[in-house]
Amino acid sequence: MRWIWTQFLPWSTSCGISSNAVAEKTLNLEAVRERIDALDQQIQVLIAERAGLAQDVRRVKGDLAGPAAYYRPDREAQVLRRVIERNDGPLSDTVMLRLFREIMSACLAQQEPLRVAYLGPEGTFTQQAVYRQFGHSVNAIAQPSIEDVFLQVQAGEVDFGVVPVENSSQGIVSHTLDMFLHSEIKITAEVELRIHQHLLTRARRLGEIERVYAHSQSLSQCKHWLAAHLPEAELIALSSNAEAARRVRTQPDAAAIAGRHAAEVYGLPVLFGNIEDHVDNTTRFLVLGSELLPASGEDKTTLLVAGSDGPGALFRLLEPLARHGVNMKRIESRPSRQGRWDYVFFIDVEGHIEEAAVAEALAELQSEARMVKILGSYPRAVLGRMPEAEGASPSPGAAPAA
Ligand SMILES: O=C(O)C(=O)C[C@]1(C(=O)O)C=C[C@@H](O)C=C1
Repeated sequence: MRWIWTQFLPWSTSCGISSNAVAEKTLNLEAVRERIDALDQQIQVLIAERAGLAQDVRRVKGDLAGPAAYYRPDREAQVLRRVIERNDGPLSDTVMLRLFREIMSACLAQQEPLRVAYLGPEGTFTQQAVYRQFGHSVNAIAQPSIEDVFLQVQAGEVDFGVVPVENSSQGIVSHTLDMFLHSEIKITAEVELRIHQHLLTRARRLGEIERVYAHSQSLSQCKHWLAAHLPEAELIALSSNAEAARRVRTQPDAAAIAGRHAAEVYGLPVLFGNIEDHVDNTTRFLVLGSELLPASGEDKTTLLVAGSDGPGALFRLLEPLARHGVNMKRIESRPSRQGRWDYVFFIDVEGHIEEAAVAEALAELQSEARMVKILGSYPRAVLGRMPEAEGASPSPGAAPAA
């Protein structure tokens, strides 16, 4: 705390603080900075040593099939969980995780830089989810649709894909679930992102805004805020928030609703921050790959199940889960597209298929069901569970943010 004084030197001098005291404060500042320099040097040496070890890992793994074989979300989840366990402040868990996330990302990139397809265009929340999961040392490639992300992964054009799967206030993204019906794609990780919507505009005050562009989901996530603050503005739905931000660059009487990342990508000021109606508005994304991965210790399994027809059919499917103490987290039914009124179920359970209880319940489920597909056994989101995952943002409806 003492060194802060030196920032007010003119004041302290005019208040009669002796020149010795001032010298001591200056000395202290220098001493602290020397200590920081010494630590920075050590940190740099340690990071370089860590990067060297990651190269050793690469040598041990040998010439595997492709870059995807070098990315291990199970191991990364373990590393990040330990970071949280060890953290005693003063930096928050979120900040600490971000730093380690980027160190691992850089270590992995020197093994093989990953190519990750995501639902674009540039500036979407999905792109933000890519960086949340992989850090910034990846090659993130925007795709025009969810289907294109699946196709790129399936064709081996990219190593992984990232698509949204559900939002806490809007429900599931059915298009993503339906894509699993006819593909061999596996889920290799999940990412949770707290969605903060911002009003981006070149206008200096609300009264100058005549139109608001956004994806229809974002318009509805901010419905009450818009009704209260921009009741006269025309609301125009576009294919994405990023497209909305792109348009607003040249329209000073218009605003876009989008994330902070879009504001940075399109160079737009944030007039109001956090304008979403629900404070815990969260979207879950899936990382798509081509393989099932080993357990990380805190995992989730997603199954695609088709049952038989008749009374008690769904009960018979779920009963083995209950009997083996496997916790079901979610069940979603979707048309099977193989007959009228025929349905399949997407089921999320806690645990990994390597765990005995899950494996036994699955074996029984397989004998009961018409079809069981294991879509993935993957680590539960680590970063997304942090409450202030987006960093310091102004509170809903607060004064202009930028
Ligand atoms: O442990 C591994 O398998 C590594 O490749 C090392 C490492 C890391 O930097 O810790 C890097 C990339 C993987 O995704 C997981 C971990």
